[in-house]
Amino acid sequence: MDLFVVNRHDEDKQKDVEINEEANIQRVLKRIEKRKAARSRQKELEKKKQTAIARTREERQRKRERKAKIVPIPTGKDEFIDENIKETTAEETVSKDHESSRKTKTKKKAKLDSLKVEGFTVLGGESFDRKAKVKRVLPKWLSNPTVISVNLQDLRTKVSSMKVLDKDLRKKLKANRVKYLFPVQAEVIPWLIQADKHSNIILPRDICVSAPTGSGKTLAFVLPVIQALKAYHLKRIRALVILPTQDLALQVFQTFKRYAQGTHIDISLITGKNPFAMEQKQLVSENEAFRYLSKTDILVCTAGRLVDHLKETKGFDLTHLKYLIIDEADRVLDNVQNDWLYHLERHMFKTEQNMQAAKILNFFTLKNYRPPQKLLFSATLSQDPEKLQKLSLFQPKLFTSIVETGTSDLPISHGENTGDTFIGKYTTPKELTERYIECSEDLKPLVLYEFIKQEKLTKTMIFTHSVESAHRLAILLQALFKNKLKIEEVSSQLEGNRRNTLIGSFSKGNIDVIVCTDALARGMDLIDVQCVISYTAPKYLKTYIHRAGRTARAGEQGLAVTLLDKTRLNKFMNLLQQAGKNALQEIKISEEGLESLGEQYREALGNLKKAVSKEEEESLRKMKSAKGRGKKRKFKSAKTNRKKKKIEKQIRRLERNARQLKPIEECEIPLTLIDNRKERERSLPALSNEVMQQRITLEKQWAHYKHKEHLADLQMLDRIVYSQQKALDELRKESEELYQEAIQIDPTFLPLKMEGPAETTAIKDYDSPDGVYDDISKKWN
Ligand SMILES: Nc1ncnc2c1ncn2[C@@H]1O[C@H](COP(=O)(O)OP(=O)(O)OP(=O)(O)O)[C@@H](O)[C@H]1O
Repeated sequence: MDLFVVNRHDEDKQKDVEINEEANIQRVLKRIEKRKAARSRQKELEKKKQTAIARTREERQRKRERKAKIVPIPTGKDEFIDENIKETTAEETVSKDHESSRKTKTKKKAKLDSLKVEGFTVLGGESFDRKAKVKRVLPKWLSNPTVISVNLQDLRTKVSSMKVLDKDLRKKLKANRVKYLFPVQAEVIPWLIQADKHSNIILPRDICVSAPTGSGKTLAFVLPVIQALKAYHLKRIRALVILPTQDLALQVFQTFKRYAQGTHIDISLITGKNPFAMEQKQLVSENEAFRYLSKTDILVCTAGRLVDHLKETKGFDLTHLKYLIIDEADRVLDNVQNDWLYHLERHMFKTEQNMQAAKILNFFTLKNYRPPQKLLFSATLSQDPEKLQKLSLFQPKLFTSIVETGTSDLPISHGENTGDTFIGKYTTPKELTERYIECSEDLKPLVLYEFIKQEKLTKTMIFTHSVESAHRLAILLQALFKNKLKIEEVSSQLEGNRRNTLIGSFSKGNIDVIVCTDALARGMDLIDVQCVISYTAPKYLKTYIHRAGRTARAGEQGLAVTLLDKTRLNKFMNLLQQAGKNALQEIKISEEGLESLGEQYREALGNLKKAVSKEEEESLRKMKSAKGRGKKRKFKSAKTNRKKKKIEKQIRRLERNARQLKPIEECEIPLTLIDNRKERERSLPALSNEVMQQRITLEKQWAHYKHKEHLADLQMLDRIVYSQQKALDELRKESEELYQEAIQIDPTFLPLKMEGPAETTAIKDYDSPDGVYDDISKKWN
């Protein structure tokens, strides 16, 4: 059956793919031809139209002139209607309809009002009254934030004048070529340092920071955390930073490392990139006196891996946490996977009492337990109070930037807000230029190629919706550009190291274009990205903001371009309106340029086809070999199972037999007490210790009296014991062989317990008076 499936896949699918690819090429080429023809047809049509319009105008003019000569005789209303008036516009008709429907509604309302009895409402009656709109009221802290400027061109806060920051940090900032603080840093850093200073008297408020991409949010929490932790010398995890992806966690870890260099502060990274045991060793050490000791002060992690350590790592202690930082907070909060928040809270608070204390803060609860200060950062922070409430924020404070387009619907307010709008919703950097290109789906690759060529773009990121499409687009562009540009694909399919190498090369400028998915859209700080192209239009505003945010970072200029087909245009513009953006300007790509690319495109498609079919063959081959292995394994395991069952059956039989050999202990009647020989034989299996004792007595009696009867009894007894012992030995041997066979198949197979006559020592030690029993005793030896 499997083979059948594989064969069918081989032939049919291959044919289908070939036909499809060929059909695609033909379709695109035909489309180009069609467009050419359509354009010339359109030109002709327009000419005709122009002449027709001119003719009608002349006609009308003539009519008017004729009418002016004739004096009309008023016979009825209609005759007064002028030719022009007759052509009632559609608008007028609509307004008339509207008017009449309004009148009917008023009539109906009057009728209903007449039916109304004072103090009663007619149930089921139609009411035309407008329902009062429910007014959305945001909590005061969300509607009245501290506003942060988005202007990175006119920086006013000099690092040297920021005296709240300690000297060492100011020095490090200068060493990293940071002379002025960005607005978000200038607002948040002093606030956090101040809050820490008074934290013994007043519990610091939690903060939420919403500022554009590339505005320097990372340093806004890295610097105050390092400064605060310098005061602690006992090693405990005091700051926990949670990020949504491994790449981002690594980036934040590196920033912490850079600014904590030369201090006693240790920072660890746990994201699942390294083996679990290795991460455990980084976190905790075991010690006889203190049992578990923390090895880190700041822990940077992803939510999923954090939960793993909360569950598995002994001595992993978060009860001394001073800061809980959630970067890209909206994304991390959306991640309900692993229920990370529940596990984290249970771990942080240790007891239910503490958990309650963290929620109801008062003088008494604070004496025992101090919850960590929570710092939330994002460029697209949730404005949903319910979502934020999940974190049980303590008297939260919002820092946010505002839309400064001037044409935005959103209010720009520095003072009291009316309370129904979140004023800082989704802002983008001022330096970002946004454009769109309209083109049909099948011409997209050519338009993209032409655009990159036309603008001479380098350091460009192209976003697609899936790993597969990123892969194909990268191959196609490589084929189109040949060696003129270095184009690479970066996706989650690549191994961690290869991904990092490619990202590094791109940052250094060794790669011109990377084609990627939204995995790289958030938070990645790639230096000097010139242009971001959304090859597939983003579905959500947040996705667009983060994609576009890979360029125009840290005050640099940047361009974000979205390729749209006609059907998506309106939807996309509506999305942008949510962020208070006006309709974007269009970049026109001349189609004449595209027409000359027909041959080149055909060739590139051919290359793509070859590359894809080669990959498919490769994966099919791998699949086949894996299947073959699977089959063999399956076959082997079926065979093994059968054998195992057979062995088990045999073992059960052996066990049954062994049980029938009744242990000697079970014998109830001493053999010698049974006079009748036949009777004694019937009781053959019934042997016991008592029998053995009896045997010893018999033996002594025989030795003493030399009575024949005693010897006969003794012989009989020994024969029984011997036969039983022999049978049991055989069973044991057989079962041992079976056992050896069984553990070859299943190593977990338990050894059998073959129990039989236990007490054979007396007989073994028995020295037969006349050598009659020598054979027997030899057997037992
Ligand atoms: N004061 C500053 N002066 C110059 N460069 C700065 C300053 N602060 C930060 N930067 C640089 O700006 C870049 C963007 O900073 P960062 O990654 O912190 O932005 P972000 O706001 O977190 O962006 P995103 O929302 O995309 O994650 C980084 O390369 C950083 O080194």
